[in-house]
Amino acid sequence: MAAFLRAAKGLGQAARAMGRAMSIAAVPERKVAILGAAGGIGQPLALLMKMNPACTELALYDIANMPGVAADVSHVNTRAQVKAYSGDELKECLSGADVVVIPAGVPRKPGMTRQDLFKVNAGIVKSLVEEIAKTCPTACINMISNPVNSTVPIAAEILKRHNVYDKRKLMGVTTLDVVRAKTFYAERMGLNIGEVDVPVVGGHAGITILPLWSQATPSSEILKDDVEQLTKRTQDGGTEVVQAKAGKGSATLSMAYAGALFADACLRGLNGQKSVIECSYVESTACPGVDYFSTKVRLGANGVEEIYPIGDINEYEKEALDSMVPELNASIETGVKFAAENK
Ligand SMILES: NC(=O)C1=CN([C@@H]2O[C@H](COP(=O)(O)OP(=O)(O)OC[C@H]3O[C@@H](n4cnc5c(N)ncnc54)[C@H](O)[C@@H]3O)[C@@H](O)[C@H]2O)C=CC1
Ligand SMILES: O=C([O-])CC(=O)C(=O)O
Repeated sequence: MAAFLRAAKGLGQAARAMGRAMSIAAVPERKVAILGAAGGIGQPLALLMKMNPACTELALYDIANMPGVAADVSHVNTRAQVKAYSGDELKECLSGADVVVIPAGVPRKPGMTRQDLFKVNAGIVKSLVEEIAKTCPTACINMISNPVNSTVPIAAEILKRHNVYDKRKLMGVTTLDVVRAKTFYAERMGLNIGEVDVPVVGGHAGITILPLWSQATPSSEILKDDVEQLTKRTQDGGTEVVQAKAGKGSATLSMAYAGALFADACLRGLNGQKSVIECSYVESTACPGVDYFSTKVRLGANGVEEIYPIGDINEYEKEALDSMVPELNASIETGVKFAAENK
């Protein structure tokens, strides 16, 4: 992110800084589509992607308020060409997309769980992925819409039905959990936040979010109380924001940051950069008995090129892992069942 924010000061400037031999044409053309782009997440995410020099075409789709937001973002003097799409223009928006980011759908209000969003968001995700399957089946899909634990399996079932499912291209965005874990860990331990890494495994809801403090770097002695407190705060990070916003939605700015980080990682992988590693919720065998699971993955020219195992974990983490499995499986099953019953 820091790299692309710096570079976003102007591609011309960046190209000059890299020497005259390096021309803008050396950056491959990449189209990013954002579905739900006029929403709380969609707007700042659109701005961040407009600032990313790896994005050359930014296609913004929403069912409401799209022209104004797109006109606004389009005035930012960076390379990406911005186009607005609404209503029946989804196909045009998706045509030729390399990365499709989906933050379309309703957010939580206080007292709701992410699973309570299923009824509305499952149908929205289904209709959007149906069009992706027809129009840009090889694009990397970054699923943000909640409940991610179910919307990713829904998307997979729809893509399978269209015979275009490639498990390397479908990714649930769990980056915000990692962003939060890093922030809370650095704060608590007094570490330099820029140097901190904390893998977060599992899914993206409550106890299915499992930060692995035993693998955090730089390593630090964490007292038992801290482990429980930091784990709970990371698991409840979304709820903390929902309560603070008191009925006005859920995390949007930190999510846009996290979504931009993950989309940027996908673009860097597609563009051939080596060792692009992020956590993501994907079809996986990392946790036996669970079909979709988030661990660190390596992103490359074909999307998810490698899924890393959970790795060594301590007793506390093993117990937490065991206790998340039934909830994660129930959410996956709900998504698969919805797709089967809604053809
Ligand atoms: N994966 C994660 O870590 C996170 C996920 N979320 C989820 O992201 C989703 C969006 O959140 P916000 O942006 O805050 O909500 P929002 O309500 O502010 O924006 C959603 C946007 O989606 C649009 N939309 C609805 N149906 C659509 C359709 N069929 N096609 C295109 N656009 C459509 C709406 O018009 C609206 O502009 C929610 O489901 C929320 O729970 C939120 C934060 C973190
Ligand atoms: O909590 C929510 O509803 C939104 C979300 O997924 C998060 O902030 O992690």
